[in-house]
Amino acid sequence: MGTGEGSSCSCSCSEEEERLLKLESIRESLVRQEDTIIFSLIERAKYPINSPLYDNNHTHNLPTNTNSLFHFFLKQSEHLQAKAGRYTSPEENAFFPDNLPIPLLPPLNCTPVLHPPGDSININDQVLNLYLNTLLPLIAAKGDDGNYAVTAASDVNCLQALSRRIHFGKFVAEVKFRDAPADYTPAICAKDRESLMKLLTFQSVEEGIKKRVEKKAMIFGQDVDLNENDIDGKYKVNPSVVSQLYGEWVMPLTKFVQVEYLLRRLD
Ligand SMILES: O=C(O)C(=O)C[C@]1(C(=O)O)C=C[C@@H](O)C=C1
Repeated sequence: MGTGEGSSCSCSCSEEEERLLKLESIRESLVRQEDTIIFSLIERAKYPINSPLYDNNHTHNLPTNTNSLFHFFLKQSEHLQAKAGRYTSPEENAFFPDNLPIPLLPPLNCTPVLHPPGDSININDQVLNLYLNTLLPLIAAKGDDGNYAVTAASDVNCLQALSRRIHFGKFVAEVKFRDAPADYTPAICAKDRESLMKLLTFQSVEEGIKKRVEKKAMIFGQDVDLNENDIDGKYKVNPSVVSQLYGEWVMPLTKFVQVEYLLRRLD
């Protein structure tokens, strides 16, 4: 399992395993993923909403059974990335997991870290719905500049970064379970979601994350002017929206994934 963002969490190759199956390492990866999420939101905010891209009653010349140009773009992107092996990693969850092509490359020969019944959890329907209907109107200005391809490409980056982060809950849950199986087992056996949620929640960690992502959004999203010492207080993405994103959606969904994973942990 990897701690850095570029490294694969799909498997832990030999002696790395012990070190990497640590809550601290997982949290470091979550911190690094904040950068990717915030930069991807900043990129998306360059374009207006461009609502025809998401219009299911489009007039675009799309294949039949395709909802919107964005739907088509995302599905085709996943198709291509599946061929390059993206979804062989349990860190990656497709938005359209059915009928993906088989990878062109052979799989890596590593020991899987996740417990198989939990590995298949996929809540990307919720992630997509949240992104399109709630987050996008908060980060993109109203309007239509016709730049649908670049807009869709930056949407895909945002969605993949958010999906990866939220589904990382599987790894967090696995590590927490391995660290304290006796704490989690009774609640798992009783299918007691509320107790599991209490066990895995660290309120002070969550408060720190909300503050940090807000600060990162301020630092990453300001204009850098060589002649000015003061920043003008304008940010490319509203820092409080980023904090809200984490507090209301990213962390709750990550915890939802953790609970779902733990409920399958003894299957
Ligand atoms: O760091 C943890 O312990 C996690 O479970 C991750 C996470 C998060 O999503 O960032 C979720 C729940 C905790 O309350 C704190 C943080």
